[in-house]
Amino acid sequence: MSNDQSAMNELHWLIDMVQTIEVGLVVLDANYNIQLWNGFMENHSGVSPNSIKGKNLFEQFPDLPESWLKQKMESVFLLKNRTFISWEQRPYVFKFKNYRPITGRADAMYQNITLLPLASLTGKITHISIIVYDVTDIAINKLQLKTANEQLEQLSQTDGLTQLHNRRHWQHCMEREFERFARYQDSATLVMLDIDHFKQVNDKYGHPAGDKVIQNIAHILKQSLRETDCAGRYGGEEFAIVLAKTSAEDALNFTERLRQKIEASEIIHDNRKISVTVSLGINELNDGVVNTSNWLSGADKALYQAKQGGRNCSRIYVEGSDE
Ligand SMILES: Nc1nc2c(ncn2[C@@H]2O[C@H](COP(=O)(O)OP(=O)(O)OP(=O)(O)O)[C@@H](O)[C@H]2O)c(=O)[nH]1
Repeated sequence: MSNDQSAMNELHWLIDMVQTIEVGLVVLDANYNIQLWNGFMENHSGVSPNSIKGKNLFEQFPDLPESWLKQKMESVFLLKNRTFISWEQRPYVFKFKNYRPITGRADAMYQNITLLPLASLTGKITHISIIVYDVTDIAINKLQLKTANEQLEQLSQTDGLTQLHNRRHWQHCMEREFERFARYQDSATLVMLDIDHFKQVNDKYGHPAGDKVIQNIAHILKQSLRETDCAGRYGGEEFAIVLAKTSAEDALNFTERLRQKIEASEIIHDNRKISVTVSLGINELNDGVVNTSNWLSGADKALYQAKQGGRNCSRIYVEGSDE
């Protein structure tokens, strides 16, 4: 076989491969007119190479992000460097349907795109190649993993019975609020809430009834909070709340409204009505509060005073009052 024949063979094979490869290949001239459109592009767009050759890419595909894509291509021409567009940056450039059976949940094919400068024989960049990779499987796996991780993170921060923050995550919120106070002197108040004589509820109506009471209080609490407040289940029948940008007096208004709402509510268990009351301790951050345990213990002491004061009431912690 002569050298010419061998070269012709190679070229023929290459053209065959370009047509059948599972990657989209497009060549454009400097005016964005299509010079090459391979089998992958034909299969996914439904447009044949013969019918599209010489036509302007953006006229043929008006849905393309024209100005954004042109900007990318112009910099490829100018800098003579390839550019990569990831599906994470833009899920797709060509809106092709996703036909993959495993990843049937995605409507459109996710794509990674490479824009490649093509030089003529004189070395001048006259054309650009768009290489389209179908990365739907990878993208869907990654997105599913991300969703699963987010759900796991949410679960790890949530109390199962009440769907409030669990103690660990609530403490994290409290620490963040404490740091905000240390840095910006943003006021914040901590509230501890404890159900009164809860042991008697369990003893009289049973543990499942006690659980319902806890859930009912969590429900009322959630409805009473502002976006910036953070409530958690601190222990069995104890709840803790950080009220952001709130003074002790404003917190007292909040706890009294909450207390009255809880007192007025009732749950039905085994055809029996159950209602409970709660006691609340309040402690506002001030310069005398040196750390979060200090902050917490002040609220705990106020809660103890509320219990001592006859329960079903709120008390504000006053420094020195426990000495
Ligand atoms: N049903 C139910 N009970 C719980 C849960 N966690 C803790 N408890 C119960 O809550 C009760 C708390 O009782 P105590 O700490 O003695 O206090 P109390 O009866 O609420 O009385 P005061 O706080 O003094 O008003 C105990 O009987 C615990 O078993 C829970 O998740 N579900």
